[in-house]
Amino acid sequence: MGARLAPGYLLLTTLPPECRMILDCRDLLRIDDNPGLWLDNVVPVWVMPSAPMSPRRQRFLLQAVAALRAGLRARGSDVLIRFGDRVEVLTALAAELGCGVACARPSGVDELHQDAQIPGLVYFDARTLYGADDLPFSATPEPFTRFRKVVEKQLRVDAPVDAPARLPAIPVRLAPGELPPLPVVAHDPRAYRDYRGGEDAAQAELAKYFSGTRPAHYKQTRNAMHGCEGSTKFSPWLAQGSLSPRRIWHRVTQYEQQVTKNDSTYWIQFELLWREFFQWWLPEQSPALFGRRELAPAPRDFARWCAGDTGVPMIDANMRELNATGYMSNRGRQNVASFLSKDLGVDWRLGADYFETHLIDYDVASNWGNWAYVAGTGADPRDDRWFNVLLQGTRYDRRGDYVRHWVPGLAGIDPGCVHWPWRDGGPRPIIHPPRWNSVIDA
Ligand SMILES: Cc1cc2nc3c(=O)[nH]c(=O)nc-3n(C[C@H](O)[C@H](O)[C@H](O)COP(=O)(O)OP(=O)(O)OC[C@H]3O[C@@H](n4cnc5c(N)ncnc54)[C@H](O)[C@@H]3O)c2cc1C
Repeated sequence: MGARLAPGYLLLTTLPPECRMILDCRDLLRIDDNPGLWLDNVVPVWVMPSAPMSPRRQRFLLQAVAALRAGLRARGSDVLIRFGDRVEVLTALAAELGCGVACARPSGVDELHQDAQIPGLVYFDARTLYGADDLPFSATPEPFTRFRKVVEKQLRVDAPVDAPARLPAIPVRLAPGELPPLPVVAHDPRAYRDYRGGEDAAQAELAKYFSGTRPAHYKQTRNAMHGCEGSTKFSPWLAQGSLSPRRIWHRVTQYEQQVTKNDSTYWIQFELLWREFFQWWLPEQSPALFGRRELAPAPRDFARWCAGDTGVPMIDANMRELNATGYMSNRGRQNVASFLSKDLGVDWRLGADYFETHLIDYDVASNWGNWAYVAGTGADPRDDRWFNVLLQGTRYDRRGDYVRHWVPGLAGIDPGCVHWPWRDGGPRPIIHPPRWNSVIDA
């Protein structure tokens, strides 16, 4: 405000413009650690995505937008809800308000292409631990271990930025827009827990996790499939951007300073680095990764894999959990992905696509990067990675509690055969690789 005014006069040019920046809230549904909200006179906007998603995933997402709206309204702002083609919506709004568009840097190729069509769009980094300008390389080092060693040695994770206490009001002539009704989703009694989308739920989750002893045992428990206490279960909120990876990182460090520091607390940050790796790696690799081939029509085996009807308990239990809850453990994901691509020989992209529709923690980089990795076309230094799903069952579900929970037909099967029930009169699986025999006969 440079001009000196006589009392009672208002010089219009000294008033701030009604909007300096539109903040596109795609995949950034939070107020905490959101640098976009610190921009001058920001107008937050959320455009409903058009990608196919299960009602459960959509419900989880809409809950987060509703929570964001409540949080912004409590601070004097709002989020405009819009429908239609994202590029057209944002371009038209920017032209109407005469301002630019900012959003958190995405890691998906489609998103980057889309953004390139929005005039003047600028990025900031809020979905990753590091900022693009801080990375000490121009191409992401491969494999993951090389990446990890470089960033652990050369970079620090910035402290998260606090939530602003007040925000400027949205120009009154802009209609806020209403959210669609939440899809009704039946609660499956087998689900280990319910997930509610949004920042308030995410913060409650964070506080609960670090108030107990789970972080100190993470490394020993993280591979559990049965129950929901093994790993952090932060991924659903991380994926929708209602929880900041930098916030988690610093919460781990605080736990290390105040409670205990051990290989488990290190391993939580180690896993966040896996996420980080894929966020930077995927956009560089995508054209080659997705290939030029058209997807072949899905074979019948694929439908049985989706339904959890392969006759292999380790696969069926995990797929049924995914279908009933929108979540599956990392151990489960590795096994079902290996089984589909390596045992059934189905194009891995069909599986990745199925996950995209159903996972409530769907994240473009983590999903497509991990699928490519397990299928053997990604950033894996080994070219012979194959999961013996029977062996994995005996290792990570020794007593069969997990498979019995999701596959009721196993109740009467001899406990020694719970991972290969066909040896105890159960139906034969859709495939039987010879290498399984060494596990069954061991
Ligand atoms: C085929 C396949 C598909 C996957 N698809 C997704 C996906 O769409 N979205 C997603 O968030 N994760 C995905 N993952 C990674 C991993 O399975 C999940 O992040 C993890 O199971 C989430 O549970 P959690 O939060 O309890 O993880 P924790 O074990 O508690 O880990 C803490 C955090 O570290 C990150 N992380 C852990 N493992 C990985 C990994 N392998 N790759 C990337 N980040 C990781 C996640 O952000 C996670 O929330 C996939 C893995 C595979 C094998």
